Amino acid sequence: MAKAETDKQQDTAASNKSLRPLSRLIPYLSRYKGMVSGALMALVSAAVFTLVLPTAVRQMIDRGFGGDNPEVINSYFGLLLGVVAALSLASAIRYYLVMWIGERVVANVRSDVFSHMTELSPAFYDKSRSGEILSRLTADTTQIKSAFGATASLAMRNLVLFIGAVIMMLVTSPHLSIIVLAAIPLILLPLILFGRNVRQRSRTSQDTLANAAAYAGEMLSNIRSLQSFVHEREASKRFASAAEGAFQAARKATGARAILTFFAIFIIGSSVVAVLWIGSNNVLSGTMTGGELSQFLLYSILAASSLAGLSEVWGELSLAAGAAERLSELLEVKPQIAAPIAPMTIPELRNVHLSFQDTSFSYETADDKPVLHEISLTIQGGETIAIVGPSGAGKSTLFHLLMRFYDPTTGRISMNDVKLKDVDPKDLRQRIALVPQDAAIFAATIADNIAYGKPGASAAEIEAAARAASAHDFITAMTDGYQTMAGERGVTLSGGQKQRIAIARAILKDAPVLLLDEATSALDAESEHLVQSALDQLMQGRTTLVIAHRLATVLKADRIVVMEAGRIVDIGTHSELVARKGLYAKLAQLQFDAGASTQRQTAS
Ligand SMILES: Nc1ncnc2c1ncn2[C@@H]1O[C@H](COP(=O)(O)OP(=O)(O)OP(=O)(O)O)[C@@H](O)[C@H]1O
Repeated sequence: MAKAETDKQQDTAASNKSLRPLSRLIPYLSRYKGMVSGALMALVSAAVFTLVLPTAVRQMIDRGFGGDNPEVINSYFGLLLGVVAALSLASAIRYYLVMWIGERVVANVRSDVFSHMTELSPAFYDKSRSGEILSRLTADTTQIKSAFGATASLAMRNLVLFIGAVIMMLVTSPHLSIIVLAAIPLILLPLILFGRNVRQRSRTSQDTLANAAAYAGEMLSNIRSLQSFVHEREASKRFASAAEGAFQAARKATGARAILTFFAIFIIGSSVVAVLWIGSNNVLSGTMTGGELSQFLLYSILAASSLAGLSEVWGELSLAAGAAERLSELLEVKPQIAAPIAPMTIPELRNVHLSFQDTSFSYETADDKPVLHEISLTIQGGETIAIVGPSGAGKSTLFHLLMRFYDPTTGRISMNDVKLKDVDPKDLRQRIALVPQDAAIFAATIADNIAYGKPGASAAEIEAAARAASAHDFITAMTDGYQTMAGERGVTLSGGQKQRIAIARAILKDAPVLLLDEATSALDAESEHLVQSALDQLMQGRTTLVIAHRLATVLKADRIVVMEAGRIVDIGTHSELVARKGLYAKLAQLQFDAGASTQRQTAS
């Protein structure tokens, strides 16, 4: 399925030929029919008023300058002023409505793309760079905004003006019109050829930019590692070369547009010169009045400038089509883990039992190398299972499969005898509380960080959870207590404090299954004790799987599962496993020695 996703993305990228990707945005426009028709009306009225002006000029020259009546000139100027006022009003309304639509559409596109991104499975993020996705969310949507705002309105205005001006030219002087109209294919040809070229180049430029943004994001979020290895200069150099790449790509796109502009203006200008030339001869020979020639000339200038405007706008729209295409690619990626059409519900039991049956799994990114081999394990309701094993044995992967971040390649996993594949992943995840090794702390107040476990939790519930997680004291010791800002631009929490916040979150979530990834980092004795008592509290009455690093946890577990290289190599209690003198005995000796001696000291 994932492969199909990738192929689809490549196909879309290859069909780099038209403005078609912009049609993806039509549903967004159709939500605002009133505004769109208002904008169209303003647009057409402005064009009509513009087209009236040359007729007024003709009348003024032929009648007013004919000298019969100065009153006529006055009334024409009055009329002209009225037309100008109406034109200005229609243009202002058009500007407001069109910009409103642009901003509105982009705000909706942004929210939709973001909410789609939150639904995609971790497998997608294993293969993507978050910086690149962020760039799509910001740079590409901005591109679309300018297309839908100013550019689309210009395009429509120019189109309506062009058609109107051509009709009026034909009415004014059919034979002069033919000269001008003959030039149109000459203008359109380079327009179409270069438009395509500009579009491809602009896509390259945006891609390069997204790469540079991804690199910058990665470096800045790891600023401590970067500085500790004194990599500032290398990082700057690499970013500069990425930025240079983006500049070069943009330069090429701009170059193609500049050539396009040259051709458009040159051909249009030449045909205007030809019209002037032939028209002057016609006036001299008396087949045309001066007013008619002026009127025709104004129309042909209008037609020409709107066509030139169209060519510019075409370039802009091509840029936006590139952006829309990249966003559609993102929107077309289907979450690999989705709810089945008719999801089953897991029986609402406090006592949840879990089972793995012949479960094998491999990550897509790791050359399909199996990470778990035929795991079979049944966990009783309320049981505490400690999972131990060397690094890379597949312990965290077991958690990933239980949370259904990934589906097993073969075999099955079930909760209360319902296969995980048959339930809505959101429903499943509601039944599980995960306390990760390195809990995420968000840029929000401590209270909000805890309430992440149960959105809308009351202050009393938050405090009760914090107390149970032995976090209340350190929180109240902070200047603003529960209202202290944490995360970016806030206080930095220690490893032990973060863990207790994560435990408080899990307590609030109050899920029947608990997945606990114990921190390896040595906590000082006091916070270790606090974290441990918080965990004891949390584990009560829940089905618990702990990736165990502490002897205390292992000793408390009902059973210990020993994993090595993706397989379960042994299951038993501490004393059974030590007596078997297998991998566990070795691990216990190496890993828990320090802990064990502390325990012995405490005991004696
Ligand atoms: N997202 C991923 N994409 C590809 N391979 C992965 C991914 N996550 C883990 N792996 C690989 O899967 C194997 C098992 O990893 P896992 O994290 O489950 O091990 P672990 O027993 O939890 O290790 P540790 O104790 O070091 O956390 C490793 O070889 C690892 O490189």
